Amino acid sequence: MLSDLDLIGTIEDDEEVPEEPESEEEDEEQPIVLGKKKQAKGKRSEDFNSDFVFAERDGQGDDSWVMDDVMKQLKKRTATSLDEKIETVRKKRKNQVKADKNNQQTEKEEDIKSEEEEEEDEDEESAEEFSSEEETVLTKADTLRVKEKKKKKGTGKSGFFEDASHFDENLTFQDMNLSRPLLKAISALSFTQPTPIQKACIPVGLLGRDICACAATGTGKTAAFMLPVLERLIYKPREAPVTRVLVLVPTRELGIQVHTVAKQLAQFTEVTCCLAVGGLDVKTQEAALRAGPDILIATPGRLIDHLHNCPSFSLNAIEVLILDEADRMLDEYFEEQMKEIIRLCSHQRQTLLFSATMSEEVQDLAAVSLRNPVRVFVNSNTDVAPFLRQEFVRVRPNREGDREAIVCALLTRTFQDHVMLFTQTKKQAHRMHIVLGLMGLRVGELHGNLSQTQRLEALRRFKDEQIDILVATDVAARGLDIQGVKTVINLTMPATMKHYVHRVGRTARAGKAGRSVSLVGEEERKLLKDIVKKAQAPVKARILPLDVISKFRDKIKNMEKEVYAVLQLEKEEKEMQKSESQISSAEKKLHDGKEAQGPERSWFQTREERKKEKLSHALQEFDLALRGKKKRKKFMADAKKKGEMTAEERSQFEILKAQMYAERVAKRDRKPKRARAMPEDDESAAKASKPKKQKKNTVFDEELTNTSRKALKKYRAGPSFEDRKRLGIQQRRKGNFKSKSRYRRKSSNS
Ligand SMILES: Nc1ncnc2c1ncn2[C@@H]1O[C@H](COP(=O)(O)OP(=O)(O)OP(=O)(O)O)[C@@H](O)[C@H]1O
Repeated sequence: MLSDLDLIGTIEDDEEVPEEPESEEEDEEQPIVLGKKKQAKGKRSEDFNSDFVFAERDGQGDDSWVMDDVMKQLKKRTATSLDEKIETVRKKRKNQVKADKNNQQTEKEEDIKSEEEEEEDEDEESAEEFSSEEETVLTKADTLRVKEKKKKKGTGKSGFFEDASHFDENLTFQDMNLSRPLLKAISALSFTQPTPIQKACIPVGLLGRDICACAATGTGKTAAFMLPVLERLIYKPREAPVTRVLVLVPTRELGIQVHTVAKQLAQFTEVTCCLAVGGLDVKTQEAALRAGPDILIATPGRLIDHLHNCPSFSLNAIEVLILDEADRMLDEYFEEQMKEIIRLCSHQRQTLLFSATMSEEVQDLAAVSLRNPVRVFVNSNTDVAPFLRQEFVRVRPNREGDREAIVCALLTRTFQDHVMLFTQTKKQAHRMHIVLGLMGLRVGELHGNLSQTQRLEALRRFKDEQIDILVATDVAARGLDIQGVKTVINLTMPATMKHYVHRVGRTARAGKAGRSVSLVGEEERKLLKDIVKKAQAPVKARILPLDVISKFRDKIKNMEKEVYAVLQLEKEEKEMQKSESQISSAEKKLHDGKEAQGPERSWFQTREERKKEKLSHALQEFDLALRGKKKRKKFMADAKKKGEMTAEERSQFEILKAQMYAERVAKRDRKPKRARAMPEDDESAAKASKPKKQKKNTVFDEELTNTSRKALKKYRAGPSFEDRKRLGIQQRRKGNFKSKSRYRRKSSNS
């Protein structure tokens, strides 16, 4: 039956569940292969040169997190942290339980146990209750059948990129003609051998060629672009204090990380680096930019802000432009900003474009913004890290509400530390932080609803092992290199394969092993099939005993009041802070007078334009998701009416969000491709010969000037059905029938 449904095979409920080994020893068991026969061990590392070894990284030590100056720029923390609030609520619960126990004990006249003992009992309760059984990693062949499609030979892309994906396997850093200070830094970082992407890219980068590169997550892309750039800066020292290299990154955290790597690699040189990302102090950054640092690492938004507000700073002298995680920057709302930046950069530049995943759009961007680029695809577009073990937990159709319980079971029983848990929404990430915190786990959260201080603080605590679990949205999925992440858990499957690759890429980095566990419901099966199809190593199915899930489900249910209490505490604190800040800003206005405040900062779009752009993106996304899908509309309306969602609705909402995004991406992919600015491209040549298109009319122009029959009819038709309903106009205008048959029906009725 499973094969008919194309599901991951799992042991049936009524079947005997095999004895469980400890999770670490699972490898000794026969692995369950999803859709593929188990491959020989040697084969899996084929595309990751089997001889390649990642060295010990003691050279990097603790100072890889060189964030002191970054943290200095941040504002003070809020009054009480979420963890303190969770602790307050937990303490209340403990006292309550203690009081209840004491009462029972006096009633039954039992011996009174010591307080210490009681506390221990309380803390260990969950462990004792749930540790007896272990979840299962399947030990029989799985039935998911993936129809093997014939691989298309030659993607066509190679037609316009010179390909340099093959590299000299024996190349060493010493063979690359790098300067002494760089070789010294490389050995200080304990990099003994270049990784495949470094072997392929560094020689090409040193030639000054444009590169479009793709390699799996955690394989050292940062050094692959940074080393040739540094070599160029050393070889050709600057004549004036100007910025010569610009690295664009999609997220603030990634910016901080790239900045750290750049500083480490440049530590024995004179090269200077500067970081300009959102959330950090603008004035400090402006001062640093005025000094003309050699390398600038920036997020698009903050960079544009500086370009418009810091008169002495420009991109005229940029010799190398690097677009890291370029596909992410084209997603979301970065597209216009990125194009603006590329336009402002000097035309005589070298451009390097890097990502672990490439989209059609990126290749289009490469075609128009890179000159005779060399294509370096060490891994295919959707390859996961070479030493990643991928696992999936099936969520049964009527058990969507169990997701939180499954995750809690996994985190309390099997994967207890160095775990990143990904959610689709910020709200869910926050909730999971509270739920897991109330269960006594050491958790932090990372998403866009937090201040920059809170985001960095969460990362720091995770890195310093002060917390075991980091709950995050996709903001943490890209590029973050957090050492020692053992497991990535997906509460729901991400929107696209690309997002999946990046999320699971937070583990199994730099040649280390890692594991991903993703919860897959009915609606997410398609993505699972794709993952299984693309997987190089066996993919496994994990099942949890049903009674364990139900125990955790009850536990969460009983905890809802406490979750609410924590949220309430937060709300109260927020309101207090709001009124306090209102008072202080009123006071400040009274003292300083309005003129004391500096002029408003300008931006390449007006505030209104930016708002409109965001809104239209959001509307498009929503529109698309709802089109022909009444079910979703109803769901959204129901969820709103009820106010608070149930566990089932919460997970449905998460999946819905992912689907909406995936549909938007799919729609964009279906759009006709842009003309490629390559000389050999016939299509673009034909287009170039066409007369230039006139400036596009605005909607306003169109409405006033369009005299076609259809348009006139449209504007004559009066209010829409929705508006009629809203305004209480029940009747359609007489004679306005959609079809003849309807007219006939109407007249025969009357
Ligand atoms: N030659 C090398 N030898 C040993 N370790 C290396 C080498 N090059 C890079 N590393 C280490 O590998 C890790 C991953 O590097 P990096 O963050 O550049 O990967 P990435 O390919 O950019 O990943 P992502 O796609 O997730 O951004 C880092 O911790 C880095 O220090």
